Amino acid sequence: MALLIKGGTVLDPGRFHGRADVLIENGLIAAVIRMEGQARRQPSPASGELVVLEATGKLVLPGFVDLHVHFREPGFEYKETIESGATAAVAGGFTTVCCMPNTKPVNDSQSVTEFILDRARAAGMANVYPIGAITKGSEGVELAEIGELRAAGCVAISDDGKPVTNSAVMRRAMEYARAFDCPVVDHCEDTALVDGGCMNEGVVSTELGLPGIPDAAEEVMVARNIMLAELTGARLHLPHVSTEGSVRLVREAKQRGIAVTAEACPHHFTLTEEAVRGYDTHAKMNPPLRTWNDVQAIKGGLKDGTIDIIATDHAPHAAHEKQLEFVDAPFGIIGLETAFPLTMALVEEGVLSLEQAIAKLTVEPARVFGLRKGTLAPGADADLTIVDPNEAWEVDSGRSYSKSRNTPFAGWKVKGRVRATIVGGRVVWTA
Ligand SMILES: NC(=O)N[C@@H](CC(=O)O)C(=O)O
Ligand SMILES: [Zn+2]
Ligand SMILES: [Zn+2]
Repeated sequence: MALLIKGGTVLDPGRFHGRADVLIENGLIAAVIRMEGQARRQPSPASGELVVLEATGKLVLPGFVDLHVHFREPGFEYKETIESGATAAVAGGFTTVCCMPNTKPVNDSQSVTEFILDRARAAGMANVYPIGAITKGSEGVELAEIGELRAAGCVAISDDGKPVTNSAVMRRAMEYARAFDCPVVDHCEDTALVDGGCMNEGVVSTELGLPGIPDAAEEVMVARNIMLAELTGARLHLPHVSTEGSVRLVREAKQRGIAVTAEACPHHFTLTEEAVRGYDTHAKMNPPLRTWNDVQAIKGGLKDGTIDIIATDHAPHAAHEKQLEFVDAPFGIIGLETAFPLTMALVEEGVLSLEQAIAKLTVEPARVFGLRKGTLAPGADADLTIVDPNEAWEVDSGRSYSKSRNTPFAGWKVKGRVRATIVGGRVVWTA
């Protein structure tokens, strides 16, 4: 069977932007047929029927790639399963997601990696690529079998949720990872400096009487990891960058030619610590929401390329967990279904061009982890997202495809709606 996506505006960052039809055959991109004023030849598929998907007035994009999600299976299926997470992903336009290993058991073995891949295949929604643990049980002591994890299908290593506190352990992890050309993702947090903090440390935390987390808790570890990347030559990826100082450190490291990449999450460029007033636990995540100044610095980092990509850090938690006191509630919010419109707000504001914004959701994350995704080049997997960039809608957390509802954006009026998501040539989601 062949699929023709007809009449849309195709934006394949760095390759093509204009009116075109996209022909898909056998799960692959067969051709992007440009409309250059004249009548187009009607594509005739090699064999079988041709299904036409009308996309006039829509943007046809490579499927979004999220390098940072938490699906809670195995172990915490009441928060999210691989199936519910992969469904929320395609509803948000993500055709590929990389899931962090902080499950129970931790993904520090070939068997957990294979389990995740099996579950993802059975769900048949987004492509789900596991991230393996850096240390056994993510306990920060003994290295996991990095080569085995890589061979089983892990696309990176991380102990996300926890930092690798011991610098010598991190150095050895980076040395191993380099041998396998495997990206290393470290959750940058000096736990001694965090010391029970639950929001950004500053005027607001003082006013609310909540223990704070200083910027330095993140920046000390960002700096250490950059130094270790320089020492070892490993590929370092910094997740959920939240402070002005972190952006500055990454910018300097890149200028010096160190192999570092960075990501920002929509909540960190959309909200400030002010969202914590009212003690709403949906504004509690790690790293915490920071100040207006930090938000400006993250936007500046996205604009000048210091921050390579946008990732959600989709971190589902059940309602009964988020209903605890602010200090006791778990860190984390869901993000897959709101990332696209929140990114489009940066375009509306003039921070990013449309092409830059889409690149940070597609070709750039694919490059960071070396995935053969994020492009509409002929022969690529037919993973696409069709959006209406101008459609306004209201976020209704009750209608989320995630099992959890922990979003600070419920009730927000946003612009930019995912209309269809195609994975491997199959239309897996339409609105
Ligand atoms: N971001 C969060 O606030 N929470 C994440 C862990 C993490 O990303 O560090 C989680 O697993 O819940
Ligand atoms: Zn983290
Ligand atoms: Zn995370």
